[in-house]
Formats: sequence, C-alpha cells, structure tokens
Amino acid sequence: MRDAYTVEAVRKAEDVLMARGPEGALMQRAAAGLAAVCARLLPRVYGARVVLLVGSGDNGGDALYAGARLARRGAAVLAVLAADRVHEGGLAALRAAGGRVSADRADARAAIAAADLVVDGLLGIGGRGGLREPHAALAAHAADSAALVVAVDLPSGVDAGTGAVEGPAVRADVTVTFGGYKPGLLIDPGAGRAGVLELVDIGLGPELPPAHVRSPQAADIAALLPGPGAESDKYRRGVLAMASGSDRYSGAAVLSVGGALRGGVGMLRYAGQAGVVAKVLDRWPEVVATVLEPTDPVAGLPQRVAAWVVGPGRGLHPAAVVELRTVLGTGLPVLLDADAITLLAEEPDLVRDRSAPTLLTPHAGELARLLPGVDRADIEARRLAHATRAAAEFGCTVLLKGSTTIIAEPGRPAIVNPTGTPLLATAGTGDVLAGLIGAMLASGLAPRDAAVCGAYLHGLAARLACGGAPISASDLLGAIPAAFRALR
Ligand SMILES: NC(=O)C1=CN([C@@H]2O[C@H](COP(=O)(O)OP(=O)(O)OC[C@H]3O[C@@H](n4cnc5c(N)ncnc54)[C@H](OP(=O)(O)O)[C@@H]3O)[C@@H](O)[C@H]2O)[C@@H](O)CC1
Ligand SMILES: Nc1ncnc2c1ncn2[C@@H]1O[C@H](COP(=O)(O)OP(=O)(O)O)[C@@H](O)[C@H]1O
Ligand SMILES: [K+]
Repeated sequence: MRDAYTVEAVRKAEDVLMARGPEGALMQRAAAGLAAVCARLLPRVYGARVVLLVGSGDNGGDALYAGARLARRGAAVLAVLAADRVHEGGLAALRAAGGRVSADRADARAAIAAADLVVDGLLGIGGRGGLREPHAALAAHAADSAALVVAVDLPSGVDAGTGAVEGPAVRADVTVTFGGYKPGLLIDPGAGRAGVLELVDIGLGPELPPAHVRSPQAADIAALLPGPGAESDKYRRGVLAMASGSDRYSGAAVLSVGGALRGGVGMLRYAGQAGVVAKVLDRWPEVVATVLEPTDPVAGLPQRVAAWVVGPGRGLHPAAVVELRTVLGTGLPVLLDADAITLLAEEPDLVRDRSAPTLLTPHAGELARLLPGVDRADIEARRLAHATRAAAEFGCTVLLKGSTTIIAEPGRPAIVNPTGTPLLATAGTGDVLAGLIGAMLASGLAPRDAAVCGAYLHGLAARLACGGAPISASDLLGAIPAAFRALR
C-alpha cells in the first residue's frame, strides 16, 4: 500500500522530529536519499553534468546538499538560483564540494540543454499555485532538454495535497519524495507530472497520523480478492442481478454482463427488454435471463440475489425510474452507474435515505450532475475533493472514473487506483467496470473493497490488452483473465 499524507501532517511530524534530533538531520537524510537515487540513474557519476534548479525554500536546500554529495563523487554540478536568497547551508556545502553557482539566465538555459540530469528543487510542499518567473522558464528549459529530470519531494508547480496543476509545472521522469507520499503524486493531473516515484524514509513514520489517501499495490489486491474455495458452489460465490442495457443500447448489457462473468460471479441473473435479452444470451449463454413486461417493468426483476448492478445503457424513461426505486428499496448492496446516476440526480434521497451498502460509479460529467454548482472541469481539476464530497453528501461509496480513478467513502481514507491507461477512454469500458465490480459485490466484498479490486483489475487488464495500441471494450473483456492471473 502506498500511503499519502497531507502537508499539515508531514509538517507536524517533521516538527516533532526536529525538536528531538540535531538541527538539519532531516534535510541531510533527505539529501542523502536524493543523491543516492540520482547516482543510480546516472550511467556514471564521475563527469556527469548535473544542473540543480534551486528555489528559496528547503526544497532548494535538499537539492543543494544532494548536489554537494554528487560533486564530491566527481559530477560537474551547477546550481541555478531562482531566488535572491536560497538555503545558506546548502549553498556553502555545494561550493565547498566544488560545485558552481549561477543566477544568469542565458547560462542556465545552455547548461540545462547540455545536462545529463536536472534536479528540480524549485518548490516542494511550500509551493502555492502555478510556477511564477523565473521558475516557469526554468521548468520549460528542463522540459526542452534531453536530460533526465528528477523532482525533489514533488514536481514543482503540482499541488501536494490535491494533484492540481494551476499553470506551468515541472514534468519529472522520477520524483524522490520524503517521509511519505503526498496525494498530489498519486492523483492526476499531478501524478502525470511525477513519473516514477521513489520514497525515501527520513524517520517520519512513527509521528504520522493514519494516511489521508492510500494507493493499493498488487499484493494488497491479491489479499482482498475472493477466490472460490473447495466448499464453493455457484450460490455461495455470489448471485448478481443486472439491470443494464436496453433494446436501444444492447452493447452496454453485453459488456457489463461480460465484466461480471469474467469477474468470477457464481450466477448472473439478467433482466431486460426482449431484444436485449436475446443479444445477451446469444453472447453469454451461461446467463439466467428474464424478459421484463413493458406493462409491469418490475414484476419480473430477479429475486434471491446477493447484489445488484443498475444503470449502464438502461435509459432514462419512467420504467427505469420505477426499476431504480425498486432495486434501491431492497436491503441488498447496489452499484449505480451511468443512467442510474443521472436519474439519481433527480431524486438524491433515494440513496441518502438508504442504509444498505451503495456504490456510485460516475465519470466526471455524471458526478457534476450530482453536485449542483460544480462542472466537469472543476471535478477533473480536483478529483479527490469532489469524490470525497459526493461520498459525504450521499452517505455512500463513490468511485470517480477518469484519468485517476478515486474511491471515496465517509470516514475512510480515499483510495487512488494505480492501474489504468488513457487508452481506456473508449466507449463501453465503463460498462465492463460496472460488471466487474458487481461480481465482487455479489461475492460479499464491501463496496469499497469491491470497487478497489474491480478498478485495479480493470486498469491492469487494459494495460495487458493494449501494450500501447488502441483497445476496444471487447478487447478489455478478453484481458480480464490475464489480469487475475497476474495477481495470483
Ligand atoms: N517537511 C519535512 O518533513 C521535510 C521537508 N524537507 C523539504 O522541505 C520542503 C519544504 O520546504 P519549504 O517549506 O521551505 O517550502 P518550499 O516548497 O521549498 O518553498 C516555498 C517557497 O517558494 C515560494 N513559492 C511558493 N509558491 C511559489 C510559486 N508558485 N512560484 C514561485 N515561488 C513560489 C515561496 O516564496 P514566497 O511566495 O513566500 O516568496 C516559499 O517561500 C519539502 O518539500 C522538502 O523538499 C526536507 O528537507 C526534510 C524533511
Ligand atoms: N484518461 C483516462 N485515463 C485512464 N482511464 C480513463 C481515462 N478516461 C477514461 N478512463 C477510464 O475508462 C472508463 C470509461 O468509463 P465511462 O466513462 O463510464 O465509459 P462508458 O460509459 O462508455 O462505458 C473508466 O473506467 C475510466 O476510469
Ligand atoms: K521540487
């Protein structure tokens, strides 16, 4: 599990340790870890051309002390100062180790262009908003250079707490972060700027509170995943009911059913209009299907099931409203996706008043419908805050889809899913996700764990399926077994 902490929590832990230990010890630990990563990245330290971008705070101090360590090992280190005053001790250490210092812009640009490694020590957790000048110009030179860019603590210009990027920001190949991950390193758009993450332990651990945000790794998912035991039968593995797709959007039914079957459901009971039932059975003969009567859309809904998935491609017509009310009226775990979320925006109390496990899986546009006064762009810029707010307002679990999938639940740390690829942004992949998570819910996992496992496997399947090439939602379905196998 990767645990991320708020800036306040990191500073508090740092204060406790600083009051206890010798002055500057934490910065020395940080700089030693940073220098070790830089040395590992360089083919050879001796003779390597290293440029430090140095801001006015302690982030610049880390870069200077690390630069001094590299200079002592024979690297040609140049510190480019972005502020009149920088960390004095760090500057003296660099000079004493034979490093050079410059505040000249033209000099800096040429040195960055010719560098093997650029160390971004402009801003750390003290940064606010997009980069100002001269920081922004230095970040642009680093982006134009062929040098490897290593960010100190976080890429400058990324908001440590949220991952928001409000203007120019550094794009790093590697980020060396200290004491604990920061949410902004795990959540887009910040995560996309951070590259590969390296955590350096500086001893903050015992002083840190519980994580604010967590990102599960393969072993965490493997430990959560339900597997059939020797005593399993199809009922104990979980019976899932699905109200997805319609004669108009039959693909949503075929894909969501496929996601559930590949997700390990014991039995799938599908209910829908005659045309879509025929298509589902044609593709998935293992499904137990019921044709719903147009005159009484709820009489034929499946009974004796462990969980429900409602919404993908289901439509917004009055029968869909009645169906949604009926399903939410059961005491069963329910996943609401797509059209069901749009309908919920009209009747939010359907979920607010519900005590049984409920999971919403909106994309940013759907979440905007649930949160008055917020638009899609706001949600994409501040994914963590909006997913957390929706979970609090609806009193349920919320999985926000998109460039970083976030799972929020009241009173628990938010989860950031680490798998996935932008090639998932193609019609129908959300339907597959709804089915996959539905299978986990039916197996008895709580909504948060079901969402975590489903999102992880979905993103992993996409990566395995694509290998860099475009994929369709059907390709994604085909790769789900490989994603399970990769975790076993
Ligand atoms: N905490 C820990 O456990 C440890 C912390 N350590 C390290 O300390 C780092 C935090 O250091 P920090 O607090 O000195 O802040 P930092 O980010 O270097 O600079 C802030 C300065 O930048 C400026 N500035 C702000 N926004 C700006 C903008 N958009 N564009 C341009 N300038 C901007 C702002 O100046 P002002 O706006 O006030 O003029 C402010 O003074 C941390 O990330 C880690 O690397 C480790 O050494 C050891 C353990
Ligand atoms: N830029 C992106 N990077 C990673 N994953 C993405 C991106 N855009 C979309 N996705 C993923 O693709 C899926 C799309 O779901 P959704 O928007 O519901 O599509 P549909 O309704 O067509 O099935 C979600 O799992 C989402 O997280
Ligand atoms: K930085």
